[in-house]
Amino acid sequence: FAPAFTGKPLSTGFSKAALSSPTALEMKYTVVLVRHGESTWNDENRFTGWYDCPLSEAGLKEAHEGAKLLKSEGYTFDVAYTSTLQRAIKTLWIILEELHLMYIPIVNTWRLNERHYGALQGLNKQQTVEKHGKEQVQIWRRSYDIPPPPCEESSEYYPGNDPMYADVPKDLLPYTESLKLTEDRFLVEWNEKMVPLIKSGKKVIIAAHGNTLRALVKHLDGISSQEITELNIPTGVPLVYELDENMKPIKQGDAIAPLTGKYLGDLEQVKARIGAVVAQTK
Ligand SMILES: O=C(O)[C@@H](CO)OP(=O)(O)O
Repeated sequence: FAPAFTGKPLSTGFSKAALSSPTALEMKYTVVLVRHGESTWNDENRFTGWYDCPLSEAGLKEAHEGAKLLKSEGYTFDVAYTSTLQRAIKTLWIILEELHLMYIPIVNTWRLNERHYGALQGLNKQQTVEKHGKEQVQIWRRSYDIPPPPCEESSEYYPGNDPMYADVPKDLLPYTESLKLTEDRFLVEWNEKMVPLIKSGKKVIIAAHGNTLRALVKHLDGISSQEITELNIPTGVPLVYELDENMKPIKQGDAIAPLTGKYLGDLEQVKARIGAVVAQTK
């Protein structure tokens, strides 16, 4: 594996003793987040959650574009993290292939899965607006701690009925999730596994989902429960965070507030993709 960290002296001319003091080094870790490209259910405008649909044709293209951006800017990784869902896994595979990194370890964990959308999974988002009203659907989609109605235990959408989750203790498997519940289960992986890995110097890429990445940036950037309701993550665009030794983000020049990480590529196109996520319910 590559050297332990990308820390560099603040300036030249430190004595050996000064260099060994923690304040003499500016530790900096790069972590890249990417939401999967458009999925077939994004395309059909259906609540997806833990449903395991593939990337759409447009989503495959987005993943390749994101991969090319990472390549052209010289990014490389030691370890990849993704969910158990093929839209995120495929996006990651496309990136790793483009970067000639198909040999690096990939960790697949349900803790990075999309937020479980409960009884809404499979429903068309716009038809749900027509039935329940825009305000109610906005609460289900973007409120911080109000989960959508739960799915039934007999439902095909209950993860306990899916062999993919046979090894996960049943009491951890959701019937529905708010963003807060998603954040809670994501942060277990982040704090216990990913942070030590990053601090050990491994360069990590995370290919995940709209709401798990909202949960992560909320945590990293200290975004309030109110402000996070307005934040949307575009599909297929790499989002680069530089973290200090305390895992606090260092604000990037091109960051779109309230994020401090920067999206790669054309910012107008990024904003258009964010707008497309918002426009799924009118
Ligand atoms: O349907 C979903 O699972 C998510 C992500 O596609 O949608 P939303 O942006 O409405 O939370």
